[in-house]
Amino acid sequence: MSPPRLELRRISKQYPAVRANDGVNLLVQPGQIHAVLGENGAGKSTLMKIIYGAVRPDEGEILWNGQPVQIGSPARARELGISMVYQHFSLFDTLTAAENVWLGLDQSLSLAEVSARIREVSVEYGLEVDPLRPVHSLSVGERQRVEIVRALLTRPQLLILDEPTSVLTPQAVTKLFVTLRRLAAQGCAILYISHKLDEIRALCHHCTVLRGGRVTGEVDPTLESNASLSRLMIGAEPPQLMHRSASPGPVALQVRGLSLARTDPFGVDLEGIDLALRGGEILGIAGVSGNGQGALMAALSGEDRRAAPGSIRLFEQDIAQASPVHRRARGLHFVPEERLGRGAVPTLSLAHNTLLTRSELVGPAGWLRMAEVQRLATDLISRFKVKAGGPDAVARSLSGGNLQKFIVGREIDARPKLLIVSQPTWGVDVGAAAQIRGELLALRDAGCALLIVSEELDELFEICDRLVVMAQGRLSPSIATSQATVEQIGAWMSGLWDREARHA
Ligand SMILES: Nc1ncnc2c1ncn2[C@@H]1O[C@H](COP(=O)(O)OP(=O)(O)OP(=O)(O)O)[C@@H](O)[C@H]1O
Repeated sequence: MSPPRLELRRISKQYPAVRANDGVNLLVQPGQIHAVLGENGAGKSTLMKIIYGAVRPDEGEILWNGQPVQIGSPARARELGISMVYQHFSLFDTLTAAENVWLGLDQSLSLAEVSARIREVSVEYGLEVDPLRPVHSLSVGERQRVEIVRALLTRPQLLILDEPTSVLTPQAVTKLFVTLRRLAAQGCAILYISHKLDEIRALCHHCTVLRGGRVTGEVDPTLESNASLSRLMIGAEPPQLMHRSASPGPVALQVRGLSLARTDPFGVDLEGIDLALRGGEILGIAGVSGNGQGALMAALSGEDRRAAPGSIRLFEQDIAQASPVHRRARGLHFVPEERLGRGAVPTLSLAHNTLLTRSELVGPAGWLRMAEVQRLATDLISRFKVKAGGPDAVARSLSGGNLQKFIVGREIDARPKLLIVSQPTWGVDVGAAAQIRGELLALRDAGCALLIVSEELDELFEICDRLVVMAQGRLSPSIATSQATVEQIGAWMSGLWDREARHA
């Protein structure tokens, strides 16, 4: 019998505030799709980084195809045939997709050869990527495809995917699964991290559960239910959402005839966007990312201030060209989809990160009320169950899901009158996702207007009162969630609502 592709023996890693991995054993067979499941901060990413040579374990042994190895760097991992798609993107914004891939390939091929290989792999696996596009012009979903193509180009024997579907649409996920099953059938082993229990049950052959850095269970996920996986992972089933019907108040946000030319050649023009959102209701924007959602968010948040006067009104006041600070002062809070970089400054402490959007903590003459800042950060950590060393922990030391909980929590806690959130539960575990959705509903019930952009239709159906679809820079009419079907919203995603409206 051939040896396991990968064997970990008693791997441990201590960080100053936490033992991220504690005596972890793991066996991955060739051709196996192996899930690693665990709540936010359980130690999954740390373990994957150890396998990929990006983090050194303090203790333990790694066997690769039966042989003990030291994986001192990602370059060494790639030499062995290990590829990894990170949870946080590791692409350079100013370079093209091809240049980024080329940089990760140890430069044995020319850039033109790399572009050609990208096209081949994109076609082979149905992952559309234009090698010449600069990364800054790509949506997060498109960036993820670049990362996956980059990993596949090396023809790996072990592919590590850290939450690869968090920003993919259901159709894209289906395509990715076809790709992964084909790779596995060719003998490639796959380590698959996801918080989406349905996916793990549908895709994976085996599942190792981590809790507090230790292995707490190994199961065949096809024999489990979402509830049993959830119990293994967090010791409980996620709480059910209490959903009362909305009682909409006055109009909070009114967008009329908003048209904006794209700012980069690969973007999308916004064309005549109309929408009205009232206090006490949640409006969801569904759609494949890259269809103008980013441009609309930039216009609403004030990052892009080219909107024609009068085209965006907040409580009847024209804010089309107002600064983000001015909008915030009027009650508009915003959670961007990129949590590192835009949502938080990675090198600053959580306490300092609260200051980014909580200017009430800055006193006259710019003095910081540091005691209050610390207290607020501490409160957010406990209210949103953020696993972190404390208010002084730097943002980048948090696990992905924990940082997301902190950023969303910071904006929910600001008592906004209008909250705009992109991908609210990106990367958070089922327990935390239920909590965040519950908090968003509670805000709505307190009269806040919420606009939620998400590629996860299930999530939109769960929390929104009305839905609109964005496609090719245009927005569909809104439909009450109770009257919408997944099929109809899916069809609208390709811009087909006009035809239906004409027939109506
Ligand atoms: N560079 C670091 N410095 C300090 N602590 C760290 C560092 N990297 C990770 N940690 C801590 O180690 C623990 C495990 O983090 P890890 O990212 O492995 O969790 P995870 O299971 O991948 O979580 P998530 O589902 O949120 O991505 C967390 O408590 C985290 O704060």
